[in-house]
Amino acid sequence: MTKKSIIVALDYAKPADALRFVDNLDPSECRVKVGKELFTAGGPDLVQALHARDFDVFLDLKFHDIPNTVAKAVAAAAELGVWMVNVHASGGHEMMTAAKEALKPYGDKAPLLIAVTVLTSMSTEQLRATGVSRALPEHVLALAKNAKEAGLAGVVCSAQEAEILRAALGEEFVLVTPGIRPANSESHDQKRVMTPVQAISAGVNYLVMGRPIRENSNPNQLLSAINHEISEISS
Ligand SMILES: O=C(O)c1cc(=O)[nH]c(=O)n1[C@@H]1O[C@H](COP(=O)(O)O)[C@@H](O)[C@H]1O
Repeated sequence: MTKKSIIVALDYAKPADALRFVDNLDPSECRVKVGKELFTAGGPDLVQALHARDFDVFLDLKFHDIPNTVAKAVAAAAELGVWMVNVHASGGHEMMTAAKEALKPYGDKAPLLIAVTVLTSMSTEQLRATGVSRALPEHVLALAKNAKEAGLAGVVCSAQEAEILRAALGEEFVLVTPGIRPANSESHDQKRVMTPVQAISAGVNYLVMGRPIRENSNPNQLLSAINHEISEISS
């Protein structure tokens, strides 16, 4: 099991609020994720401020564009020194290969490059409405196989698909799963959810958690408790 497997989603509108929140978090207990809202507001300065506080940053901008544009965007993320960056697997093989190639000059310092499969907010019915007729887990698996063939390190998926992907794609393939909810907590808009222990047991490497941590009155205590639970099952 990977150490520091919780990635806290910093879904804030204002950089100052994000920094106030992380100033109460321990960077040895978690990594952080900067998504579209916060990056649009805070840009590279905010990422640098998080690096200065010793946080590993997952830049979650889910790039999806023509190959050349995505390659340039991924290289810009590497210049920022982020730990992880993502693209949409539905952008196709050529787009993912171009992104992978763009990271070659960065060698060991390149961010982990992963691909989003099917968003955790999507249900089978919603997927079908987009024109995809195969079953949701089958579609996730096909997208994840494409990502692996393009040389990507792993995928973002729901923990509910983790066992299938782990079995099909091997031990080294990185599985990052949002839609993680501690037992008895609210699902919000997430449709395909699991608890941290269930997800790790299913073979997940990194758990993305936003609202359950941000809205908790003692985020550090909750992080320690989850890390403890996870270490118990993985030891
Ligand atoms: O790529 C992501 O991080 C992501 C993919 C996905 O399929 N589902 C998903 O919820 N996310 C992100 O994970 C975070 C989940 O936040 P909470 O639902 O508040 O725990 C949000 O920042 C989402 O943008």
